[in-house]
Amino acid sequence: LRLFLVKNPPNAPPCIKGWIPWFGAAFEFGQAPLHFIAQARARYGPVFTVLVAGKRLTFVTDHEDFQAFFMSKDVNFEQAVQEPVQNTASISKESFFKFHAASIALIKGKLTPGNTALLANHLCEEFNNHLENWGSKGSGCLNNLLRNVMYPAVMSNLLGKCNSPNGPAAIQEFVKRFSTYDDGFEYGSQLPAMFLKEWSSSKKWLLSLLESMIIRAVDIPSNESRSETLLQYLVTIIADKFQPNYGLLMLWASLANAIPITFWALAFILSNPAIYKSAMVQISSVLKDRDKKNTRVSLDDLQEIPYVKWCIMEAIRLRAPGAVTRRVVRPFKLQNYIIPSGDLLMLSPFWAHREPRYFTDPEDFKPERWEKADLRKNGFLEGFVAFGGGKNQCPGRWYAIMELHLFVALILYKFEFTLLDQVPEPSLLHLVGTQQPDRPCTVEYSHR
Ligand code: HEM
Repeated sequence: LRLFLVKNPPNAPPCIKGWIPWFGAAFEFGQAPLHFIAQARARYGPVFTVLVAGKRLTFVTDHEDFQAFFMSKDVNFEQAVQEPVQNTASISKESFFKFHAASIALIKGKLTPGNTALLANHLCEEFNNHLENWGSKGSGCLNNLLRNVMYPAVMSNLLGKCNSPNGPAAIQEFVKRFSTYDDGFEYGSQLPAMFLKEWSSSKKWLLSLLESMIIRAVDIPSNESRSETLLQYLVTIIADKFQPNYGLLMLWASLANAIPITFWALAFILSNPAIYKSAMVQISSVLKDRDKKNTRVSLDDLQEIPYVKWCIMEAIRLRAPGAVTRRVVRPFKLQNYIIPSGDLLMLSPFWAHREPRYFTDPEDFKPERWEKADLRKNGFLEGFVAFGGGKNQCPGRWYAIMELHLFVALILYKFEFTLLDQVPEPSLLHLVGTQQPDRPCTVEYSHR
């Protein structure tokens, strides 16, 4: 790592720039930002600043400082994400500061553990319907197979049946557009649209899709729908022309992190015979004689299948988001440093979960470590920060955990899988969101 320190405000943490002056740290940072964080920490200590493309990113890597990161009034979430939100969803600054807090309060209120439970039966039906389209046997890239089932099912559940892509061609088109948007999300959040043509056109396509979804959602007489959807609630909060734009952000947040985690959870389970066996013992004993086509799985059933939930939590731990961020709005004291206003503060859940003081054998997939967490009472393990923290903690976390627990139990009950490739590595290219696999992973499946 050829880096050098640069001039810095007094008492600020060490500030690093790359060895090629005109690239700055962006060079190495852009190649594999996750590796870069670990190397810089080893060399410069637990708090350091990286100068990338004129921006100061200050990393906070000690668990002891996480409470301050999440709770301090000297740092702010909205100030950190406003610009990326403007670039990725074209929401004006004024609209964002006016409606962001209310829209998040709404999502949080609609996705409490209790309200999430009301969505579970319908979600299970949707998963069944889409999984049945796989036929009795076949093969394919696991990530694609999952996207084709989970995207439309979750959209039907959160945005309404009329707003879920209908039929194989529509699903395929949506998966293609959404994947392009998601893959470029991080670069799109930083760069002007003219550098990212394909990405911009997917974004436009998605925005016009959301526009027509909102028209449909508003048109449905309330007695025709199961109950109001999250999208219908959201449009009542946003009183300006950016309704589809907030809709797109919500859609992205609900699909982008959870579905790669399903991939990892299944890949870890299937590649590990002892773990696969333990999961199947619980699944089969609880679901034993259920219909294999339209398999009903209730939340009470899931309570009796805790091992699968541990697998989900362990997959989230190991493939957690590369970074969460806050803006320093007043000089922020941390350890012996004063971090200047304007810095972007970064905390990496991915690396935090590799701290052996909190997670022994941190690189190993060990579902049993979750036995200690009080998951029934919605407690996590100490040191687990995959959903962020403080008042901006992920409002979709209870939904995500229910969705993944339900899906993995269901798919393993209905189908038998064989992995034809080795489990991929995480790509380490992205800081935003959970990790993506670095190559395809082919599986063969047959309906039980
Ligand atoms: C395993 C799956 C998921 C992970 C790991 C995850 C993680 C996160 C993280 C780290 C944040 C930022 C928190 C912070 O800065 O403190 C976040 C924000 C958010 N998440 Fe999730 N999330 C997941 C699933 C979901 C789902 C399923 C939904 C919706 C149904 C959702 C909706 C949101 C929203 C709307 C925000 C923005 C909050 C704000 O603007 O204040 N997430 N998520």
